[in-house]
Order: sequence, then C-alpha cells, then structure tokens
Amino acid sequence: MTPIIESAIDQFVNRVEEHKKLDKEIDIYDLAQDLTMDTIAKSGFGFDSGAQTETERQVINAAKKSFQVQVSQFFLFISFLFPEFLWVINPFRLVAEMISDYLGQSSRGFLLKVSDQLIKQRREQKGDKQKDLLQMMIESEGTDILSNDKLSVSSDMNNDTVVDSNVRINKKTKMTDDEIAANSVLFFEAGYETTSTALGYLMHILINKPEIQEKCRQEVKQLLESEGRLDYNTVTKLKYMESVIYETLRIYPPITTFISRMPKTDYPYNGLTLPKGVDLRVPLYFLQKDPELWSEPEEFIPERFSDENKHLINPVVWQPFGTGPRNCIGMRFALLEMKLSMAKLLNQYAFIPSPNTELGDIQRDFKVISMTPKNGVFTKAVDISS
Ligand code: HEM
Repeated sequence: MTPIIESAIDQFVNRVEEHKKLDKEIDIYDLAQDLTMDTIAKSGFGFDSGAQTETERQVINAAKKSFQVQVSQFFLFISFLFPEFLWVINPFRLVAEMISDYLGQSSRGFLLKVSDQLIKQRREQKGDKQKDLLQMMIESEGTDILSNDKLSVSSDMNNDTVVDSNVRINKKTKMTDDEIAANSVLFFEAGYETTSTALGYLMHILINKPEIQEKCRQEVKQLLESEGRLDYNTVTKLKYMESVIYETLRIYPPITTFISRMPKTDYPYNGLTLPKGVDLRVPLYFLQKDPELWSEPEEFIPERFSDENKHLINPVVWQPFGTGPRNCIGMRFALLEMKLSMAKLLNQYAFIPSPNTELGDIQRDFKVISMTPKNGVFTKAVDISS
C-alpha cells in the first residue's frame, strides 16, 4: 500500500509546484482533501477517484457532501442530545435517509452503489488481485478469538498497551457483500475528511508559526542527510514533527463528539453512579483544553509530547483518535500520510502567509461530529530547494 500513498503524495507536491510556478495563492486544505480522497480510494479499494487529476469529480463531490449537514444528520445530532428518545428519533432519521436516497440526493447511497460495483468487478476479476482493504474483506474469514483473550491494542502516543477484552469474533464467518460495501463506505468517510482536516490545521499552524515550520524543516533535512530518502520507513523517525502533529490534534481535534461508550453495569465514579446503558460522550474539544489537565492549554507547545515529557500526560486526556480497544483503526495510516506529505513539502518549500491567510486562530465549521476549517487554509509556496 505504501507505494500508492507515496505516489499520491508526489502528485500532491506537484500540484503545489504548479501553483508556485504561476505565483498563485494555494488553498492547501482543498488540495489535502483531494490527496486523502486519492489515497483512501486507491489503497483501500484499488480505485482511482481522479481526485487529484480529473475535473469531473462525482465521487469526491459525493464524499464531500456526506460530511455536510443533511436532514438525516440533523436527526443524528438530536439523537446525541436526547439518547433516551432514540426509539422516536431513529425512525424519522431512517425515513429522511430513504427519501433522500429515493430522490437521488443521498451521497451515502451513491457511495454504496460505487462500492457494490467495485465488489462485483473484483469478484469477476481473473488472475492476480490487488492486496488492498477491499480484497482483504472479500477474502476475510472471522478468526476465532476466545473470550478473555489478551488483545494487543495500539493506543495513544505510540505506546502499545495490552488490555483484557471479552471480544468474541464468530468462527469462519465470511462478510456478505452488503457488509463489505457498508464497511467500505465507512472507511471512505472516516479516512477522508479526518486526515485532510488534520493536515489543514497542521498547515495553518506552520504558516502562522514560521519558527516551528523551520524547526520541522531542519529535522527533515537532517533525516534526508542521514537516511538518503524520505519514505514510509524513514519519516517515522521525525520525532519533533510528530510532537507538532500531536499538539495540533490537541488544539484542533478534527472529530469532536464521536467518541462514546456505554457502561455494561452501574459504574461508580467520583461519588456518582453512571447507570448501566447510559450513553456517555467524550467532550473531546474541552477535555484537551481543560486547564485542570493541561498547563497553558491555549498555548501551542509541541514539547509537551517530546520523549522526555510525554510520560507526564495521562493518555486518556489526549484522545483525538479515541482510546482503548475501539480506538481509531486508521490512526497509523493517518499519521504516516501526514508525516510523509509534510516532510516532502517542507523539504522543498517554505509556506508563507498570502492575502487570504487567517492569522492567529482559525475559523471553524462545527458539524455534527467534526470541526473543519471554515474558509480553507491559504498560503503561498516559496521554493527553497536550490
Ligand atoms: C487524523 C485522522 C483521523 C482522526 C482524527 C480519527 C479519529 C477517530 C475517532 C475519534 C474515532 C472514534 C474512536 C473511539 O471511539 O475511541 C475513530 C474511529 C474510526 N476511524 Fe478514525 N480518525 C482518523 C483517520 C482515520 C482513517 C485514515 C481511517 C481509515 C483508513 C479511519 C477509520 C476509522 C474507523 C473505521 C473507525 C471506527 C472504529 C470502530 O467503530 O471501532 N480513521 N476515528
């Protein structure tokens, strides 16, 4: 999968180069959206969405639309506020989805159709098959994991923890085509806007804080000198850049109200009892800026996440990717994509403010579960390679 990501990132860098040659202002958030669409479509499903090349972009438009607030998402939002009334709200939500599907306005419906076609094509394909997510799902057979097995879980900040779990996966169960299609759309939606939004915020920080941008660049140059190349294996060594990414995700988490858990039994906590079955939602944005948990929470201080300091942070108070056995399965994919694209860009260009750059804080669109840059992220690229 990594050559696919690398070639998509090279295309992203080429697009920056095109803007630079014409001395044009760049909305780097817009380009990042095309990049993440391209990588998730190609590496997940061997499908060229044409996001970075074509002007006729039905798929990218459908995916973008699925993140805009639609009628059915309004009901979703209401269900977050009043979970005890789910039994009333859910039927309305389903009807809203069915109507928009019938009227051809449902972007999820469109993406499901695209997935269905891809699954059919893949099943009919003769000879060697791509080794991508789609193929893995088609060939998947549930593995038998016994109750109370120890599951190794990749947790926050690159520490691997081991937790007990009562997970039981059915023996030898193949996924149906409907399940594969539903999961494909989930990956598509989960991997596209989150990562491009994180890249957008990261660029906003780097444009606004030239000293941090320069420090990241020096780290990239040193890495290139010692390793001879910037690729999947080497960029994992960019420790300072990693701290900058973590701090960006603390201040601007792309997903704000999605992490939820439900106690299986009445659970005593801090003098309260969390009743069995209650819908608990993590207020991520506030958690990551809580002055009782973070010193100088409004300040951008990447050094909090340095190897020397990160043990001082309780892992559950930093959770842009969630936490525990159900945390984000795309975390490593997203971090790789972010590090590699930033390393390649910073090695070649300096990013400076342009007429539409927002200085200071960035304006955001608060959607049902996410928070995205409202007006794009504008910059100009200056070639520093020679
Ligand atoms: C910066 C990028 C990303 C952010 C901030 C992010 C954030 C999150 C969060 C907060 C959750 C909920 C976890 C929890 O409840 O503990 C989640 C779940 C999930 N993410 Fe991500 N994500 C990102 C990238 C990706 C990518 C690239 C993919 C796929 C390739 C992906 C696939 C998923 C899936 C499938 C789930 C649901 C997991 C489940 O239900 O158990 N995410 N993500």
